[in-house]
Amino acid sequence: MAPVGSSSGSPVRVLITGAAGQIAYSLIPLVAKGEVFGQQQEVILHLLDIQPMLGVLNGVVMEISDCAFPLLRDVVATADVEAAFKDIDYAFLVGAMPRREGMERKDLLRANVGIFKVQGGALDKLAKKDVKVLVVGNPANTNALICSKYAPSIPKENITAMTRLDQNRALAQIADHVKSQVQNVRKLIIWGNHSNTQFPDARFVEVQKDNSWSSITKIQHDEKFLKEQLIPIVQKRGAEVIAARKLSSAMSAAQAAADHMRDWFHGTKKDDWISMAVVSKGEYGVPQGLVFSFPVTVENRQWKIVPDLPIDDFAREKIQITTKELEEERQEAQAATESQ
Ligand SMILES: NC(=O)C1=CN([C@@H]2O[C@H](COP(=O)(O)OP(=O)(O)OC[C@H]3O[C@@H](n4cnc5c(N)ncnc54)[C@H](O)[C@@H]3O)[C@@H](O)[C@H]2O)C=CC1
Ligand SMILES: O=C([O-])CC(=O)C(=O)O
Repeated sequence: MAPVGSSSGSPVRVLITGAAGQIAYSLIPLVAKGEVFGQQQEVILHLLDIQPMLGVLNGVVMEISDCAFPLLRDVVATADVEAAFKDIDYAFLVGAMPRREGMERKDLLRANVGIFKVQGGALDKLAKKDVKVLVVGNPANTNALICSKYAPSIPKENITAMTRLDQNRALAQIADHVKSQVQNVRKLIIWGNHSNTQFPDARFVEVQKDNSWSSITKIQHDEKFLKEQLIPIVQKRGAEVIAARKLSSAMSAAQAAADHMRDWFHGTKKDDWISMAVVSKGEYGVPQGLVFSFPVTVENRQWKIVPDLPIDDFAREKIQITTKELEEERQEAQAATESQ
């Protein structure tokens, strides 16, 4: 495999499922180049796809070798779930059917939830007990909930789902609107489901100008943009990309997956937060056990939900809508997995 680079400590084993697919094609180099676990951390990639895709996966493995990534210690490319999940430290669960034009993400539930039942069982049996998992495959929140249900020996806090793409989309839209750059915008929240009921909440957003941060409400008096335009743009962005590409987002999804795991590994920036879909313990009135996107800070690889943010009537209504959808998905997913 690729040459061994100079690094400290032992390599981490990182599983990427759906490894022959389009998101993985953009994600693998980010992980292998040190963009997620840092420039000092060697990695061993575990790449899982299904048997009929092994030929394609073999081509991906050839390209990985040809990239000569210095931090890449080894590659395990397989269709065998046991080999893929053995002793892993981190998992990107990407492998699942993507939606096509005209579908909602929850339409994938029946097709995909069985994958996450099996992979939850594999995590339980084979992964390190402190494995950290990011579910990307849609419907991501509910797939993560099912995965966790079938992995009872893995802490529920360690199984998360991705709403970072929605966060990145919203930050980019706001930066564009205020004629700045994304690094000058912070504290956007995605509440709820990675679906068109999510609530991109810009009430606490701060914008940096001349080295000082101030509330967006001081800079941007256009409440119409924040309340009426930004929310549907972000809610529908995935569908818009599908309509244009005839394929769902991949480059941006891979970047968001890398951002999520990097911040979980290295921690969040001072005076900022990120959105991660994590298990609810009843915070902000969200029913226990739902995998719900909240604002979180991360320290020592533990996330913590930002407490005590004021919830006004507008926000409460939006949070209730996305909560209701997640409760319905939970019911449907539980019925589907029990009958499988
Ligand atoms: N949470 C998020 O923000 C986003 C989620 N997604 C979702 O990510 C998933 C993957 O998307 P793409 O990479 O574009 O799809 P893709 O179709 O290009 O690749 C999926 C890969 O998963 C493989 N796969 C299917 N069943 C598997 C299993 N049981 N084990 C391992 N691999 C398996 C397929 O063979 C295929 O190679 C989709 O469900 C998509 O909707 C996509 C974009 C953003
Ligand atoms: O929209 C889709 O189906 C893919 C996805 O999750 C996104 O782009 O956010």
